[in-house]
Amino acid sequence: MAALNRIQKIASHLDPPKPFKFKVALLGAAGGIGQPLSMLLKMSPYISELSLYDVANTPGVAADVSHMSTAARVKGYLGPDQLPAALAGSNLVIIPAGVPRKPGMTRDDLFNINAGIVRTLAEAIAAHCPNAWVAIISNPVNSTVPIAAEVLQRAGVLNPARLFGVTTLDVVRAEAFLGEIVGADPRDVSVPVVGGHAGITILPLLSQARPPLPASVTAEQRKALMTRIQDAGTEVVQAKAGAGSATLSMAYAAARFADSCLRAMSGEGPVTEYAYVRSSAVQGLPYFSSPLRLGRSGVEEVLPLGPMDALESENFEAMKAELLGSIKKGEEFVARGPAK
Ligand SMILES: NC(=O)c1ccc[n+]([C@@H]2O[C@H](COP(=O)([O-])OP(=O)(O)OC[C@H]3O[C@@H](n4cnc5c(N)ncnc54)[C@H](O)[C@@H]3O)[C@@H](O)[C@H]2O)c1
Ligand SMILES: O=C(O)C[C@H](O)C(=O)O
Repeated sequence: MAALNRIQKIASHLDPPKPFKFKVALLGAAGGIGQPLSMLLKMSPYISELSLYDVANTPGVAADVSHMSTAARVKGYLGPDQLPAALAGSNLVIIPAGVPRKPGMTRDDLFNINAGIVRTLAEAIAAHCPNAWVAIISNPVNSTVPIAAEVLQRAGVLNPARLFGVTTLDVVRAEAFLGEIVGADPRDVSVPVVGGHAGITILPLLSQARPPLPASVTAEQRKALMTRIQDAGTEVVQAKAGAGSATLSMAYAAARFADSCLRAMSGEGPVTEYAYVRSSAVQGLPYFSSPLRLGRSGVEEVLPLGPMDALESENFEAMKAELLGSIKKGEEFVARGPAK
């Protein structure tokens, strides 16, 4: 332990702690994603206050995480009556609240339950932290982000530069899978993944991968890799056999996305990150996951998608109708209003 303390002291001089200045609220903090994500966020040098909210079990999670010897102050909030306090003053709100898939389900099968959850949470954000950056993990992301946008718009507080669908896990998976194929450290691999976050709406741009795929990789292998990235969520759902969907890799991806947001928020940018946002990147699609330049105020620029090869162009065209349908489903859900 003494050796570890010595290392920590040396490290702290090498990299002096950042001024702790951001409040982050995690809604769904006691869930399969929420618990490991709470732990990872507690380790962030950018967070002064970590607000853990759920409708069940948050006192225990908050007590546990608060014992980590890192700087962020942790507070647990339980149930709707405590949601305003959980949100007040938040700079970043991360939402994994909602139910996950079971085998045989699509992400869209979660809509009837999760749409209402996201709508209610978005209403609270509009009321209690309207200037916060909002990062939505809850599926179906292709629809839940438009839901949140419509709610925030109706409240007169929508800032599209600060509303994100978290698609980072698709990028993380592409890096891991390509790293396996080329025998590289995945931390040295980059693969743009754009579009949405469901099946064929997930579009890995392997032709832009770094390092490039070796020439020895056949067209069939490229197609198989693209399909594996698109279906990776289902791969985990099936492997968990009814115990849910990706949680640990999602917590890792969400913590990476949160770090990008907080670095940009603190002025350390510009930061490049991929996320599903409201944009005009693709004609006819009001939301799309693109490379983004993030700065203090949120998205400062939606960056170009870059060139696509024939396979990617074909998939790009094939995904548009499904993605637009999911977007409209979310928008119409808010327009219809709560069930009478
Ligand atoms: N965007 C992605 O890449 C990605 C990856 C994995 C999972 N997901 C999605 O994330 C969501 C959560 O997955 P999970 O595995 O953590 O599920 P989970 O069931 O383990 O946890 C969900 C948590 O949300 C809480 N919750 C439910 N209703 C709530 C409300 N009204 N307010 C606050 N909290 C509420 C539950 O109490 C629970 O703690 C699912 O919709 C899943 O599909 C998205
Ligand atoms: O696949 C799921 O249902 C969860 C998530 O969207 C994922 O990609 O792992």
